[in-house]
Amino acid sequence: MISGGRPLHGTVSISGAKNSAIALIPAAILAESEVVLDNLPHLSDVAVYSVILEELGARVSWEDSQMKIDPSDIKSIPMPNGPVKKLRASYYMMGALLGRFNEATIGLPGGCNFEPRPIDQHIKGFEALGATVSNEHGAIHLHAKELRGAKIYLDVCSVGATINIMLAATRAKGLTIIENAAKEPEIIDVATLLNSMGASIKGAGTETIRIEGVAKLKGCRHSIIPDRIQAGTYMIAAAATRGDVIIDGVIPKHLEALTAKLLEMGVSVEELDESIRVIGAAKYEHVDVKALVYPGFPTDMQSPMTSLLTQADGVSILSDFVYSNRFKHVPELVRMGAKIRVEGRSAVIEGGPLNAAKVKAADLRAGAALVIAGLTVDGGVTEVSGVELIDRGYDNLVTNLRALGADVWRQVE
Ligand SMILES: CC(=O)N[C@H]1[C@@H](OP(=O)(O)OP(=O)(O)OC[C@H]2O[C@@H](n3ccc(=O)[nH]c3=O)[C@H](O)[C@@H]2O)O[C@H](CO)[C@@H](O)[C@@H]1O
Ligand SMILES: C=C(OP(=O)(O)O)C(=O)O
Repeated sequence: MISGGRPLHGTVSISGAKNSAIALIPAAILAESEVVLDNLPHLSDVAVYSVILEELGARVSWEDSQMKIDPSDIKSIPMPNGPVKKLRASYYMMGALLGRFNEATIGLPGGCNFEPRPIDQHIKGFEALGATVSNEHGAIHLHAKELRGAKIYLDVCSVGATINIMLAATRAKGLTIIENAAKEPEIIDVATLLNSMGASIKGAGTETIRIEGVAKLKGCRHSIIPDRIQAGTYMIAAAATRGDVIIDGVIPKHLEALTAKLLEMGVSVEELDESIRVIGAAKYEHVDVKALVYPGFPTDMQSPMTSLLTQADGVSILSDFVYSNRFKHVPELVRMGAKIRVEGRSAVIEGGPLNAAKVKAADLRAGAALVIAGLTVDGGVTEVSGVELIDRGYDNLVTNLRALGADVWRQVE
């Protein structure tokens, strides 16, 4: 529930990144001793992942923002159903179990299904490494006598496929080269963890990643990078409410595409070493935004950005070149009085005030977009349902917004 119309003021600290955490946790099962992850975010996806690992026989303890994973007794048991169906990133169990046991059976992933999200490039990579892959009643079964390094060209620049192939290849025999690899910061984070475990991975963060297989991996300690999508969401919320917020504990370089768009709109953005200050203005210029792979504007910030662009003068065009149909937030924003129409892979947004309404989050970032929209509304209470989807990716969203002065609460805790 949101009683909006109050500018956000103060400082918010950003937790570790969801899209790193849910790749680093499965990566830990490749080790033969304890892996300690620091700066872990409190998210439902992370909680689900700890259950998956426990079901496989790992010892997992999670206190505050630290998770300890001892995978010494882990086994590759088939997981066709259950928790793997609850999140998208359960596909990393395929690469991790294949890398450790040459075998895995994992149900097709869940997560935010704003449109069909194929995993053909993951499968292509596993097959190139020597695995046979079959789909048995909705679960993917992978098996290899031995994994061997290979050269793999990704037809689409996929974050998940890049990381999954890295996971499977770290213990394969010989050299694996991934061409047209995705370059997101979370990929570098996973490579950093794997290298600390004893892997030999070079080029993460560029379009060519080289992985020289090693026989064994050991435990280590690793601190997760800050969540650039949570950070960006608070930047957008600060601008949308015309507030003044310091977003602390971030890597400003990871947010450059958003910062550039905010500056173009007339928002004041100051980059410091590990924080960003966003100061809103009374009027904003319309801008065009294209969501692209990193270092382009992130698709995961596209929905929150739609809400901000309803506050700009004139017509903005926001196109998503990663997911052509990621617009489930649009009909809900229209319910709040927004003038938006979807044309192909673009939303055409005409600025204007929003009204309070009852709306439903269809996915994680659509939920964040609706919360931001509600924060801009002066008068009435906006009710957002489906908030459990927001818990997938925002650590303490309500508490943080309240600390920034927002009048936001959860009806059922
Ligand atoms: C857990 C996680 O990290 N999720 C992120 C990851 O999702 P995810 O890893 O699933 O997204 P990808 O980078 O793989 O998808 C990018 C594009 O490639 C297509 N594709 C992908 C794989 C494949 O085998 N075949 C194929 O056609 C997808 O449909 C999409 O159009 O990156 C997305 C794009 O930045 C983000 O929105 C998600 O938050
Ligand atoms: C789409 C997202 O997540 P996932 O890939 O985990 O569904 C997201 O974080 O916006």
